[in-house]
Amino acid sequence: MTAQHAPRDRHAFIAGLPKAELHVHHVGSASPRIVSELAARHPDSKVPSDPEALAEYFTFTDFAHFIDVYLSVVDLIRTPEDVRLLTYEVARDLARQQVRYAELTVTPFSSTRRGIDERAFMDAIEDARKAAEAEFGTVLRWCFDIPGEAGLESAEETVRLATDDRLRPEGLVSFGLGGPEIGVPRPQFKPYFDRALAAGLHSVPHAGETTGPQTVWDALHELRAERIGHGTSAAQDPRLLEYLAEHRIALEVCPTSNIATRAVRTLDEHPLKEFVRAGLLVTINSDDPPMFGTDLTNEYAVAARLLDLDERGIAELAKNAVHASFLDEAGKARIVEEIDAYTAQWLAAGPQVPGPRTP
Ligand SMILES: O=C(O)c1cccc(C(=O)CC[C@H]2O[C@@H](n3cnc4c(=O)[nH]cnc43)[C@H](O)[C@@H]2O)c1
Ligand SMILES: [Zn+2]
Repeated sequence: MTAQHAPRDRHAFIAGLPKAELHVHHVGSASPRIVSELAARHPDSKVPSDPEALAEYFTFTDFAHFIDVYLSVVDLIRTPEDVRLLTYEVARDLARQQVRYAELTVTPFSSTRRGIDERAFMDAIEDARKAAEAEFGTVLRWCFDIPGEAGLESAEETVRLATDDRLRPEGLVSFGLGGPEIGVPRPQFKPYFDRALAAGLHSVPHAGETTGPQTVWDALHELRAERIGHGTSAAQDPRLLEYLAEHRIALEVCPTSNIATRAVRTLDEHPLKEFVRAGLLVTINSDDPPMFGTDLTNEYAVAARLLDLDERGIAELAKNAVHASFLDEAGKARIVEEIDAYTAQWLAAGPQVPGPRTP
């Protein structure tokens, strides 16, 4: 598949394309405006409120540095109203990019341990989810993730919040594992994933982002992963690639994130093309977009360049995310239809139509 239009047209095509986002973090999606507002509200924080200083603050030396900075932003979210505002604004940013459906990774442990009441936390995210769906038409679902480096206490708390019928939010669909991988072996989280899966949640741990393919194998065998967050190092193991392709385990690829955290040296060295060549179900995602100076539209543009895709190829990539999502079949069919109609109209009429919906 070769690109027919100039990159600018391709960008416009992607901007208006209906999309699904499967790997994006709640706090990591806080826009510079929200971060600045919260930083100004809490001057004891080391997070700068000036946008230029903030851009500099969001330049990372390595993955550990990224997590330090990430946690300093987590520290700014102190009340249920902060949680609601953040969630609603994240949904608005997604809707502006024509994201019809997103699974947002939320780390409730980080908020409850900082003193936010658990009931109020759940109400805040659910309230924002419902408002976003009604006002923007963007459907949000939650993935609750264990911040692995915080230890088994965080795993216990996360699975409790995810499976207690009095607390578990209606929008919760999956259970994840995030944070650093080095020194945080995946198998220790098996009992917590077993409980989450028994309660009907899907398994979507991060694996192979900063460690080798064995971490991906562990996620598959011990945590019964149905999709893998990143999975970058799977490219080093041909048997693993075969397994992922055969079992249709989707990878949630986040190219710019991998460069920003220095997990991969350059975009041209990113294994995305090898994944596609190996027949994997590849999805494109933004991870922590403002922190990495990106958004989902840009991630698709990066992927289109790396894979040399035309509009039809880009639309196929967008459909991969819908197929790999935990949306019901009718919901999937609706978005796929929208993608097909948009693409057909674009190809028939050229880049001037249709106009994207902007909230
Ligand atoms: O909240 C705490 O107090 C706490 C204490 C110790 C460790 C942690 C974490 O490790 C939090 C990590 C946090 O990072 C999120 N995240 C965002 N982007 C990524 C990514 O690309 N790869 C892995 N994790 C990521 C994740 O959701 C964790 O919650 C917290
Ligand atoms: Zn992530």
